[in-house]
Amino acid sequence: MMAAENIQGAPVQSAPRDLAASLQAASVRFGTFTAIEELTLDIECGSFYTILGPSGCGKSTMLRLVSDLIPAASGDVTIFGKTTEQARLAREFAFVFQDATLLPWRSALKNVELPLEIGRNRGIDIPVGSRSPRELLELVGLKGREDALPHELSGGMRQRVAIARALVCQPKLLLMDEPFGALDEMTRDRLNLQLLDIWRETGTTILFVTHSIAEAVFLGQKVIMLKSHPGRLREVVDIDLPEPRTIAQRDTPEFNRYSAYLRNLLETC
Ligand SMILES: Nc1ncnc2c1ncn2[C@@H]1O[C@H](COP(=O)(O)OP(=O)(O)OP(=O)(O)O)[C@@H](O)[C@H]1O
Repeated sequence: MMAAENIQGAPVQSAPRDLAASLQAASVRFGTFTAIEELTLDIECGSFYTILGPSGCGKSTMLRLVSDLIPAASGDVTIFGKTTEQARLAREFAFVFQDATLLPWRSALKNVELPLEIGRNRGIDIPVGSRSPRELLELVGLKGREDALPHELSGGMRQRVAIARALVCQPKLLLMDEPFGALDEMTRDRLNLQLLDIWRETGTTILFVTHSIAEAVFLGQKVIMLKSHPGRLREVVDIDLPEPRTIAQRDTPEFNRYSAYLRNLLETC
């Protein structure tokens, strides 16, 4: 690749960007089965990454590895330069699952407050967020529904509560495992747009697993394509679409070119 040049024509050294996560030849094994083999990948701070790959290739396993839910059998994983355990204890990241996993007897607000309560009860020093739980509910469009119980909310609303809860400790890294997979297309579109707003506003790095090529292209600045048997990195594809993204972009030739490229890539994974 050619070095960039400044206006006088002198070469410019581009500064290495800070890393939110770094995986160096990281492998995950379940017994004798290798789910992920020697995955090497740098995640730049502040970027939105989507993760695609065939079913069973290790997308969820990769997020669980990064979030210290499972250990690496070999290799190394660091989060903001810390071990995954140190990063977990420092509340550097938060997880949003496909199922909102709210406590059914607690209101929306009380669910969002839960991580703060747990932290206080354990005597953990929680980073003070710039937004209160109430403000976070407003950020995800649920102002006025603070007292609603989970069963009184729609699936999309419950997922938004889960996102507000994930943001309450001001994580620098948000790990999202198919958070909108169970929602209808219109709700998913709306939440995609809201998530992009939140990402821009908070500057959080996001790793987002999806099965949808359209969602991966729409949300991602970069798409991580994994391949299976065993799970390995196939390619990281830069998505160079104009910002901010709009739903109308999905009908553009550029968008379709990225989708077609990823579809072909997926077929070889
Ligand atoms: N706890 C476990 N014990 C044994 N094998 C596991 C375990 N968790 C995951 N696996 C295996 O590891 C592989 C990767 O699973 P993972 O859930 O990460 O795939 P995925 O890419 O997220 O799949 P999908 O797209 O279907 O959700 C699969 O073959 C799965 O069966």
